[in-house]
Amino acid sequence: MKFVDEVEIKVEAGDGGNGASSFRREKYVPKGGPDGGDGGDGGDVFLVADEGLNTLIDYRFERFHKAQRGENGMGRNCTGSRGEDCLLSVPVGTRARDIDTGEVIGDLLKHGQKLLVAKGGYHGLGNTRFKSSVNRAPRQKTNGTPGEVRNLQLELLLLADVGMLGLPNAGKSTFIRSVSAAKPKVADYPFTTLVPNLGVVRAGNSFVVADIPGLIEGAADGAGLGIRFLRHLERCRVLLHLVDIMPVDGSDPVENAKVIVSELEQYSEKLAEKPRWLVFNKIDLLPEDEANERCKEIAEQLGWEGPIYQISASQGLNTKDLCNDLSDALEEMPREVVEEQEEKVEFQWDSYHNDVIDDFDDDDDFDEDDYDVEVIYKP
Ligand SMILES: Nc1nc2c(ncn2[C@@H]2O[C@H](COP(=O)(O)OP(=O)(O)OP(=O)(O)O)[C@@H](O)[C@H]2O)c(=O)[nH]1
Ligand SMILES: [Mg+2]
Repeated sequence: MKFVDEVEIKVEAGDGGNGASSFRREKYVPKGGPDGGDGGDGGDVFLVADEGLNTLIDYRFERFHKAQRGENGMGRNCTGSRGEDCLLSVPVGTRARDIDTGEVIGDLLKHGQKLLVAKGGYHGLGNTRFKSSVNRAPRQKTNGTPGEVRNLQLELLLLADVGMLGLPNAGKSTFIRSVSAAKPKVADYPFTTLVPNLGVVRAGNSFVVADIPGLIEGAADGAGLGIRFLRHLERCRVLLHLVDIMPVDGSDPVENAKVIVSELEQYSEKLAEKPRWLVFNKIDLLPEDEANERCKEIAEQLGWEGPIYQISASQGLNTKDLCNDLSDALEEMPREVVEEQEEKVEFQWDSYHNDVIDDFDDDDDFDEDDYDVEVIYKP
């Protein structure tokens, strides 16, 4: 199973500038010769890999990109200047394909790598070039050639930047619904989410959030849906630990939070040491002062010293601020570069996919419509 971000864009390189047809006009020089300069070449369109980018979402909003045209040549043998190139930043890992021919133009695998996707037109020649012993006053010149136009498909294998952690019903899916176009199912019973969902969040620098099924006490030993979903969070750079401040079952949020941390630690030390932010959810259920007080108390009892957020996922309270802070924080956090792990992660999605199919073969909940419209789900 692969989660792929796909966009289609149109790129247009600049046309070449035309050559000029012109003659020297000077006092006392009755028949000045030709002096029309050449045009400039059109600008090229390049894709440039940028490790600071996580998704292709911005290209959904701007689909047409054009490089500058070359300037026309001018009299006095002045050559037109070259058109400026158009540089399109894309995340590392992006693959570019020509939609019309199906050809893969290339993969951008390293930060700073540049890939030419549309070549600018060539410059036209000025009439100076056509001067010969036979024709001393040529009028002909040529026009620049058109820049290349291409319809491109950009494709990126999405890796989650932010992972959601929490008990069932904490509001993880509600959160991802409210901050992205992903539409996982939300319901007031545990284990609503059976398969991980990814959502692309557009806040500052866009990023990817993974919503996974809830964990319960004993998950490490197989209780509930187990902890195998945690493997999807291994490449995340931040974990959001969502804590319901008013659980309907009357359970204690402090104990609930401890359960998650303990399951996390049992799964892997590495995951437990990742930056984790404590996010109190459902603050809309209490008057503001009481909600503040309650969150403070829970954090104190947990001895929590890391970042704290108080949100209402369903009402969209403070979720924007949280996303902006995540976007800023991610910019400062380098992605783990473990090249040979690429394969392994793909395999992990695959193996999970098989597990899910085995487990929930005839399950109505397994609905394609539950997937994010933006994230294309490919077998
Ligand atoms: N009042 C209130 N209810 C919320 C809020 N966020 C989620 N809920 C409700 O809590 C219930 C569970 O929400 P989900 O988003 O399905 O929870 P989940 O963490 O994804 O649960 P699982 O998929 O079962 O692990 C639903 O009835 C939501 O409507 C909130 O901010 N305020
Ligand atoms: Mg859910």
